[in-house]
Amino acid sequence: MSAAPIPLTAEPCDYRTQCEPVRVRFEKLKAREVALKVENLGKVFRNADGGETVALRDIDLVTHRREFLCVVGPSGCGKSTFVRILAGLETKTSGTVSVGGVPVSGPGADRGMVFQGYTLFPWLTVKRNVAFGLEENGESRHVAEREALQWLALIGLERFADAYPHQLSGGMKQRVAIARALAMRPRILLMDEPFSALDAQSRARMQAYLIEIWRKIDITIVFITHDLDEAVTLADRILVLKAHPGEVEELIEVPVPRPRHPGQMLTPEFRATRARLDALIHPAEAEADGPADLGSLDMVTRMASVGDEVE
Ligand SMILES: Nc1ncnc2c1ncn2[C@@H]1O[C@H](COP(=O)(O)OP(=O)(O)OP(=O)(O)O)[C@@H](O)[C@H]1O
Repeated sequence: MSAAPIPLTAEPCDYRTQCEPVRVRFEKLKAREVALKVENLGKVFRNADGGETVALRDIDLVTHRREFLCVVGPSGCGKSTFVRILAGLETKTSGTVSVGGVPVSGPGADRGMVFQGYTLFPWLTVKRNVAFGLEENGESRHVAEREALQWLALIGLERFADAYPHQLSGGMKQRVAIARALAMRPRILLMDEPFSALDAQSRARMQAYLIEIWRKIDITIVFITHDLDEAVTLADRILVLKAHPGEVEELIEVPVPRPRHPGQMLTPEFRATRARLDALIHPAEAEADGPADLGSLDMVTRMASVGDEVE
């Protein structure tokens, strides 16, 4: 893919300024049907000492079909609790969550989940791992394996269909985990820091793979990450949470055009968005170092480690 020229400008840029193609993309995105609706969501944990932790308070959010939403925030702001409630793995204390208009009351096939840790069955081949859920859902072994092979082709791992998880790299295991989740044809893919155990190079490759997959299929993605560059690279919008209690700080529309490529990390709109995230999440550091300096330091590290195949 040919990368657009990198405008090296020192001009200040407001992260809320959108060029025409980006503005039009958001207009279309918001006109699409609602995939996920969260209203007044709250979660209070009762602690062993009798006290309470308000993990989430009054979270309101609407995401649209085929939107890529990233969720960021300081440690303890409730990111994992939020995604676990969306998955139906955690109960909520108040509010409502609905997917495609249907209230969420537990785990369901309309939501797929990919976690940070490698969750493949080690005793099953790659193909059997992907086919597993389909067979559990009543498909014959033949049909399940045929579908599994199609998903493996989508993620470029059909050659490894008969390999076992221990024969794969960390990035490949996560690609299989994504294929396994997608095989169940969810409306929403929930991803809780799926790439954080990977080295920088594998992580950049995985980001590119994920964008490629997302472009090919009709899926809404909610992606939790600690990595602010990752959020700007992937997201249409970024939900920024603040901690104690976990509340919405800001919902940012990423002004970086698509298709995305690593060269965009040097563009004013990328840097302005990154600087805004730094200011919201690490206010003390951003003030001391200056947002632009922080951004460029990170960029140099990233640009040195991404491969040619990255979008
Ligand atoms: N099972 C639990 N019992 C009591 N408190 C909990 C429980 N799970 C989470 N918490 C608390 O709820 C708050 C939010 O936790 P959560 O793990 O969702 O945050 P997070 O943003 O994902 O954190 P991190 O970025 O460190 O992974 C924290 O204060 C945490 O200590």
